[in-house]
Amino acid sequence: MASSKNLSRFWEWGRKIICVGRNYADHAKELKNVVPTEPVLFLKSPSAYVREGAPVLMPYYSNNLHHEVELGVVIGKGGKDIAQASAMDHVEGYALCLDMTARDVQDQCKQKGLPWTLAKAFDTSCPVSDMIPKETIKDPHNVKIWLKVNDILKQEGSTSSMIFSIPFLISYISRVITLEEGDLILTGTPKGVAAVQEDDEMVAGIDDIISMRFRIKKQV
Ligand SMILES: CC(=O)CC(=O)C(=O)O
Ligand SMILES: [Mg+2]
Repeated sequence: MASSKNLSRFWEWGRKIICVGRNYADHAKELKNVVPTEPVLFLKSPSAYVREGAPVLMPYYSNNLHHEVELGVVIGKGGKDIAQASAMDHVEGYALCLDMTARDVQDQCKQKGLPWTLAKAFDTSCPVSDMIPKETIKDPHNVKIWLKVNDILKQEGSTSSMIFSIPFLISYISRVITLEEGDLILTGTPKGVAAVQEDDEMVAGIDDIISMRFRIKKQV
């Protein structure tokens, strides 16, 4: 590790949350989006982080909040123009993440050609687990990520289905945005995204390595 600070609490660093969209063909298709030939990137604010024990808030301006379960990659060593061959040296660990999305707002933004900030970057839009040490996940391209709402399985997909691999994404992103230690990359969601309602309980996991639960509440 490159730092004396404790990256195991990466969410306290206030660093960038860089999200990759449409990285699973099955999810791109379920939303009738074109399967991309280059990564689709967007950002979340560090105030999007929320931890188990606190609620995920439905923004006051949305009536269609969706869950998206994703594998997160925690950057341990920053860099610019990182080569794919050395990209994994920049990874400190992984995290289970949700990319909570105000889908109705995102649809309106798409129609108007506006950015997705209101749909994707609001406070509590990024529930995260503890950091999973890099050594615990031997092959990040072969784990199952899953999510249940009120005990009903909604999403289950293997990271082997990602269109763009983690080394490719780190290299691609670092050509555009300098990566810093404590940054988090969300690698996209598989199919099965759906709406949640007030008081629903979401439980998500990576295989049987880690799980986390969050309750939905309305923003007041
Ligand atoms: C259409 C989306 O919201 C893209 C996204 O976030 C994804 O994970 O895919
Ligand atoms: Mg997403």
